[in-house]
Amino acid sequence: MAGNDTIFALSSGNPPAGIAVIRISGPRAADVLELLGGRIPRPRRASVMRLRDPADGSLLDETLVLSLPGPASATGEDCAELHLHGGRALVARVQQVLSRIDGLRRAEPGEFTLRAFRNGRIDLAEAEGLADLLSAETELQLRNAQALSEGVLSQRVQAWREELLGISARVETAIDFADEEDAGSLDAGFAGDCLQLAERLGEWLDAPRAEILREGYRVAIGGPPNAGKSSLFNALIEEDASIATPIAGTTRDALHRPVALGGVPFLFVDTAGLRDDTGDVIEAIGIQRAADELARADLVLWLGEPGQGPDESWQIATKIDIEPGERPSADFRVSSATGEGIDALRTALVDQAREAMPKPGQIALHDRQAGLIARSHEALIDAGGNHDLLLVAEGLRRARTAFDQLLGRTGTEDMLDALFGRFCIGK
Ligand SMILES: Nc1nc2c(ncn2[C@@H]2O[C@H](COP(=O)(O)OP(=O)(O)OP(=O)(O)O)[C@@H](O)[C@H]2O)c(=O)[nH]1
Ligand SMILES: [K+]
Ligand SMILES: [Mg+2]
Repeated sequence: MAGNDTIFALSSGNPPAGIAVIRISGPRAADVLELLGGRIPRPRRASVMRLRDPADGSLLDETLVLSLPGPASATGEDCAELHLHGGRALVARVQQVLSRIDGLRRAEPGEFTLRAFRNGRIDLAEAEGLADLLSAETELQLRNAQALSEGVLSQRVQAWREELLGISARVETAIDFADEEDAGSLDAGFAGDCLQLAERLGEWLDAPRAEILREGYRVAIGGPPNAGKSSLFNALIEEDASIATPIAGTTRDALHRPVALGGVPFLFVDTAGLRDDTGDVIEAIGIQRAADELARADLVLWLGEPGQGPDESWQIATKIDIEPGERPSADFRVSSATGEGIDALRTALVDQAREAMPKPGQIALHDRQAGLIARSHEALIDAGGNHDLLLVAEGLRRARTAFDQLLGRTGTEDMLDALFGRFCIGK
């Protein structure tokens, strides 16, 4: 991703659509408007312009355009937007014309946001929230993503960082006053201030992680062949996704379906029936996968003999329409054929999953963010418990480095590709 090119991309959804927005960012953004429209419109005002192909003067579109000079733009660079009519041929043609202009090229996925980050328009924690925002499909995901992308965490970290600088200054002063006879000492309240700050960091580590929000609460369905696992899977997700037949060993591979229930993200997993005596190589692999899935799930719905499922699984009696007396001690009694009991099971699943999700007011941190807060937390506790001034200063420095990494001010190059690769083209 070369930094000085002017980049462009279709930032709205795939055509055909009512409008197609092409965003342009970089030093030639204003030139593009002049080349195509004959003038640079007033900044930040919607103007209508006739855009022409500079090669032959032919009309491209009569359209709304915006000139958004940097640094007060989304990327921090000069930007422009073309709000074209959203037809496929038109959008393709305008992009072709743009790519022929010197210094212009198509943007990579996430490149606009990467530039915003590089130019200090957003920090790394906000960029992570923005990536979540674009992929949010449920209310819970949306709420968390908005909090992160609006900088709720970043502002908190900045405030902690300020406080930390104040604490560090006290150590530096003590070090300055130390001499050969006197090792120097810290003021009485010092340790308490370190521990108090650590405690406030610790509160943020209590919330569940953003990964469970992103991936969903994993519910795996397990049990012996023909127990009715795939039928239950289909009934729960209300889609005929998994093949269910009277032949034992129908399901081979594990099947995953993300679904939102009651505003909570779930990942349902159907698995191969567990049995010891299969002579089928493919089925044997499926059984291994099934065991892995059951071990990995947040919750297992167990359709086999009571007590033989994984710990903490829910015992389900299914096929109650034809086997009403089976498994009298089951937690739930359902029929995938008639739908009886399915709603009650679904409601219980939503209640259970909600417990694992962030509560209102809590913010789910990414593993990366939580790891760095944990590092600061630990360094502050170390500093608060130490009397050697140089070691205290070192602990506080570690805490500050972790804050800086959290905000992307330092030491984060290696994770940028992974993060910005999560964005779509045009963002
Ligand atoms: N009447 C009735 N039949 C059911 C019910 N659930 C499943 N079945 C039938 O039981 C048979 C096995 O169902 P599946 O859903 O394929 O069972 P499975 O556990 O996924 O089987 P494998 O993938 O082979 O391990 C099929 O013929 C289903 O139609 C139910 O609630 N009521
Ligand atoms: K089956
Ligand atoms: Mg099956």
